[in-house]
Amino acid sequence: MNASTPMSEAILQVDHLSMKFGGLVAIGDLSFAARRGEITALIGPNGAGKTTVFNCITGFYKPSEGMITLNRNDGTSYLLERLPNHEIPARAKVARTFQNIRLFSGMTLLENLLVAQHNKLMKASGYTILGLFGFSGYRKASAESVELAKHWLEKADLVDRADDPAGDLPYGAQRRLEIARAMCTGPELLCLDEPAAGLNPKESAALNELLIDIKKTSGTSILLIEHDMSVVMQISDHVVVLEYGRKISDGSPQSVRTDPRVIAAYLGVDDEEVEAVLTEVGDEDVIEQLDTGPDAAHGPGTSSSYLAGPVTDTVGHSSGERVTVARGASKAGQVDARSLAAANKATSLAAEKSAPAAKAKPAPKAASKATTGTAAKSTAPAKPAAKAPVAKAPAATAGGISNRLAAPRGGKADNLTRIKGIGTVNEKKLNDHGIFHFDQIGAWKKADVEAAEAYLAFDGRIAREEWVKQAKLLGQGKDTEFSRRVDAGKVATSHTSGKTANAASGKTAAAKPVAGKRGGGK
Ligand SMILES: Nc1ncnc2c1ncn2[C@@H]1O[C@H](COP(=O)(O)OP(=O)(O)OP(=O)(O)O)[C@@H](O)[C@H]1O
Repeated sequence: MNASTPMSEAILQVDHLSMKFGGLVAIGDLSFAARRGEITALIGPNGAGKTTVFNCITGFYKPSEGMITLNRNDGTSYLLERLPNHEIPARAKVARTFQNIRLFSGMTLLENLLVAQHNKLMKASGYTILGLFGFSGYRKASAESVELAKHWLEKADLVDRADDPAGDLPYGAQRRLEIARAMCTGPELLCLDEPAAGLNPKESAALNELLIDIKKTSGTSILLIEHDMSVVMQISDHVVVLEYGRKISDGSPQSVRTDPRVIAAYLGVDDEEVEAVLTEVGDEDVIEQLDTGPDAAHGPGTSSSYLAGPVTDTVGHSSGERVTVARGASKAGQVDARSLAAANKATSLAAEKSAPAAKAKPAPKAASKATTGTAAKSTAPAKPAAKAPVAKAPAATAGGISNRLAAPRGGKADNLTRIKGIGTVNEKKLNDHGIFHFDQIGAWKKADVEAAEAYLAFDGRIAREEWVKQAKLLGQGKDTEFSRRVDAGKVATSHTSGKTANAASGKTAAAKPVAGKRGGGK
């Protein structure tokens, strides 16, 4: 049990949860708490394990290991992993919605909300026909159900459409109806799986309003999976971040959004996404930090994620089995590794100087302050001290790329952001080091890839994202699915975004086929 959150405060306590599918560890030793009366967001890149956590909480999956405790408002507690899944809503008072909308589209809105109260009505009927028609208890329960349905239709701003078929509603309204339906079951914990997916900004704002209203007026706590950062940042009290099924950060929205592990892992899925999200949250400091590498003061020790243990390239289980993910796949792990390298370097520099060295810090706080219990501290880094040693080191090795050019051929560089994985920041870095054309990247050998990765501080990423393969195709004048999106102006942070003309895309129609053999990409 997580000692930092007293039982009474936590409506949900997840302890050492693991879920394996064959050899795949979807969740590895995950612990976190959702506090009563709060909105807790569970975020992370695709495949991080968020929905699997929901499926364990709501009984769809029985976890391989771990404990999930639901502490009801009346003081009773349930171990959800032990309850049959149909008892979880009724006894533990947990309701959920799904990524895909699951309404009865032919039924009216009101009917959808009444169906949700079916159990209560059947109980009031005494499970007999006679009961349905004769018992005053049933009539009372039935009237109450209609009242409750109306109440939630009003809250969801849908009461005017109570008699319309649910399938006729616009998408955003259907999402709110699902939430209203879940609320009609009287949950104490409401689990929402990507409620903002596919919503336009107006619908998203209406959703935010509904969720804040639920939090303030109903006594229901909310656990939310969400990719829409504007929703997460605006309404969450607490954010838990997963990467490869491991917790990498846990704290306030503010602390999590400035945690380099999160930036690297979640926001940093692709450069273009990093920039888009950081621009969205308007944090120029963080953008700058991303360009120069992580800040040692933001290391894992200053985040409560450290409580979960470091993210490694393997996930261990009590059976002794360890499942390996691709080396360097954990971007949060890369941040840790770089922080550690920076710490070591700082330590050895300090030792070399051997002077009293008032300025040489022995090691970043990360190494010693492991259990702060809150990531909020990481929002006030000692920037100047932290940045210097961290990111600059790899830059020197960019010279190892064999086919650099002094200038783009014909004075015009290709649009390298048409390669998935290269955003404008990295395109500039590549240009700065003499890489301007697809065929240059397409001809990279293993050593070139390694040199480029060292320079860009991308451990294994170039191979994983198959830059060489993509570059070869693009160099031959062919398209990739991603380059088509760039050309259509659909990739927010490509410098062609918003333009639709191929002319703006830097396509090299006349590019010669690449002569070299396959490069370093695996
Ligand atoms: N029933 C299953 N059988 C096998 N593998 C599964 C199953 N459910 C999930 N997984 C795997 O577990 C990992 C975590 O998946 P999960 O759906 O929980 O991630 P997620 O964070 O919710 O992703 P997304 O944001 O894309 O919905 C993935 O690698 C997924 O392929």
